[in-house]
Amino acid sequence: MDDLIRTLDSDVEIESEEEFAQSKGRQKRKEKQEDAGGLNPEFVFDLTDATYGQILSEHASLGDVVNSGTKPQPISVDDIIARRKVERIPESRKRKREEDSEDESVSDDESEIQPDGSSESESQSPKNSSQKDEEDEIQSDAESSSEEEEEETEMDKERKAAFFAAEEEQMQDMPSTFLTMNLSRPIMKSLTSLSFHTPTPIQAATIPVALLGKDIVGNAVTGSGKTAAFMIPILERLLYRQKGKNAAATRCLVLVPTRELAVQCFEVGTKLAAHTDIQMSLVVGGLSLKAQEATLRSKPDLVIATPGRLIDHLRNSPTFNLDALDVLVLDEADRMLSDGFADELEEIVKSCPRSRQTMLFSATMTDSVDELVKMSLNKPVRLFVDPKRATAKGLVQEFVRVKAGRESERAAILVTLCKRTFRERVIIFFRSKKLAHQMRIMFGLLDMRADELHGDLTQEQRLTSLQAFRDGKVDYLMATDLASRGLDIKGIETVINYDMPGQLAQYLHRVGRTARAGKNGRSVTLVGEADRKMLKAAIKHGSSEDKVRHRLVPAEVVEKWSEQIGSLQDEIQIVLDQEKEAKQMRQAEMELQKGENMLKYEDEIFSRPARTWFQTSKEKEQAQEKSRRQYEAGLGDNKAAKVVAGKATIKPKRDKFAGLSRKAKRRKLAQEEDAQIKDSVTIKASIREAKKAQRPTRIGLPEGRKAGKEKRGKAKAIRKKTSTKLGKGLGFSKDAAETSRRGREGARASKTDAIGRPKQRQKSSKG
Ligand SMILES: Nc1ncnc2c1ncn2[C@@H]1O[C@H](COP(=O)(O)OP(=O)(O)OP(=O)(O)O)[C@@H](O)[C@H]1O
Repeated sequence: MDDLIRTLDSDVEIESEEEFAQSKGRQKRKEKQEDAGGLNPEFVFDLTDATYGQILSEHASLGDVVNSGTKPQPISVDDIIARRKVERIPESRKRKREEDSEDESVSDDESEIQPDGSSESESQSPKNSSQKDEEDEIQSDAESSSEEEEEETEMDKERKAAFFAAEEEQMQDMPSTFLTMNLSRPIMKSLTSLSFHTPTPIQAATIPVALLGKDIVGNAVTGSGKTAAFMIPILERLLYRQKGKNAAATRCLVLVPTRELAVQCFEVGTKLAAHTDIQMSLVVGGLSLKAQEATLRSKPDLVIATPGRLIDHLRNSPTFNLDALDVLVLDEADRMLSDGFADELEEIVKSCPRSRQTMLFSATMTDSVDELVKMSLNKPVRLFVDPKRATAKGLVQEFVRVKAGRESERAAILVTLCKRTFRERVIIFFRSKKLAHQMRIMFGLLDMRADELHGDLTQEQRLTSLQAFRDGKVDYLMATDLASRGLDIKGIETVINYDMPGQLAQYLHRVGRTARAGKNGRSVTLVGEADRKMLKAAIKHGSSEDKVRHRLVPAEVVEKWSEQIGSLQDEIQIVLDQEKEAKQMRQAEMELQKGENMLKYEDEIFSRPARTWFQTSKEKEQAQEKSRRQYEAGLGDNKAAKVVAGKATIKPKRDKFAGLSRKAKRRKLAQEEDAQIKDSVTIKASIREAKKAQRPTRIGLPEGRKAGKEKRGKAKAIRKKTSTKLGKGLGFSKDAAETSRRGREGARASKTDAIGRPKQRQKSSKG
């Protein structure tokens, strides 16, 4: 722990553009030489930088895929900022800016890079006592953090032993190459074209077990290739599905918490399945319902979805169901198991057959039995790769202290960091959407190229700004925790936490946007007095190999930026006002258009069947509120969070009949019953009928036998019989027919199945 905290004496602030470029070159060369941590350092995440661009450009009109609903059309804040800069900024302010920027170059000169690697200002002026105090305090945080180990009780251990597969079944003889995993030729071909030469540890551990059809709970640090770890076995198994006219069915489902992550996952799947005939579909909110309904009608083999939209389709798309599901994957599973998604997840799990294989993954995966029972797992294999390490090997974690009473300087500290040191490929996380938006405006006014990513944007805006950041069109992405999980953007060099997140998991995911796939990266977190506990936890969870540092930011530069930011407040407000006005205008135009459409197409609109909703908007709001409280309580992953969340929602419920006379009570009750009956009899019955008619042929059942039995009108009995006889392996016809290990792929694993030991595959089954 001694040298765990290093103050950034030797960590140079970069001065001129030339030096900046030179130092970048040096850093890149150094990165290449460094150990790549088991991954290929030369690897380029080849989603050809067009992940979102493709989605956006594939459709002639964004209206095809982007469902902006009643939200106003995007307003360009950049345009407003540019206008303000050109037209409104008074000359005097412009002059002041010029003076300030001169000052800035002076202060930059002061901290020139010295041959010994330290900056001149730092070497000239010995550290003052307050700086020394700061170092001591953070050092002591690092030391004390190691003392607070959480103990697992004996009872917890016993419960885990009973719940998970036996230890000896977990992670034995992991294959060291993809070749020894006996993957099919089309998958191998895709792996080669993606430059995936060697499996990452989580892939080596997961793929053989997943191919045996076992349930899995997987954990490995951010950026360690978990997506491919579940995607490869899914695709490999799907290659052996029953094919033919009546065999089409959705057999695999991947659930993720955010739309952007779903798009990314879909892209990874598409690349890996490039040489196969596997059909995939992306089902996320914000994209066109109609287009999704159309693709779901063709019963894609694999669906990648966010929960809300999936439920919408389950309820309202008559031909879509999950009756034939064989594999269910929850990516970012700890988030999906959290309170915010609880109801939606329950509804989805209810729609899946119990005999499915279930796989859960996250970099902050819980192995708490209480959390996992919801998923009705069957003796899951626990694959926790290097559980002691919570951050990537190449990550340097830096902390900047925000002293008590100087909270107002956060923005100035951020600008100082970005103007002096972190000039490109930086993602900056904020607690709130408002703050992220205002900072984006401020950066714009300070001539720094920035964009934003949060839930207040339309889906089109979200995808476009992510793409702009990927393409390097902007240097800074102002994001909320919407972007903290899973996003894999090539070359993010720095993650800045404007504020310390409330949960350790959130912190780990945020900083995990850099230092991915064996690369190096840096996180810089502004730590206030209230964040002490979280700082300790963050330090504790970085492994000893990770470098943890304390960054000092020159007070005089912060002060200068503070003044300048203060003088920009009016400008920011004007931009916000103009934006609001423009939005209101757009909204009014849209309302008008909506009214016109209603008049014009009234008959058509009212002839459509009413959609049913899983949650009313009030229930949805409540779920979001619950989630928000849990987040803000900062204790989402422990019991205390539930207490807090629980407290917040436990209000004395007002009886809906309170204050009504008996007669009024009876009338209200009767009205409610009527409404229910109307719903269930008309809508639900027709949906049930339609779904029944479309029910997929039970996979794996020999055609002749099935036809005969169906003729005898015992379809129900057949379903029961086949599901007990062949279990989930039915989805993969060849599996059911073969007696080799290969043949058991897709079948519910038996206790005696060996894990991780690659066995020889029969030649004939290849390909
Ligand atoms: N076998 C491999 N060889 C080289 N690179 C790989 C390999 N597997 C995955 N990668 C790359 O590693 C990067 C991170 O992968 P991925 O996004 O799946 O990580 P993750 O573990 O899911 O991260 P997170 O926890 O943040 O969601 C991607 O750019 C991916 O292309």
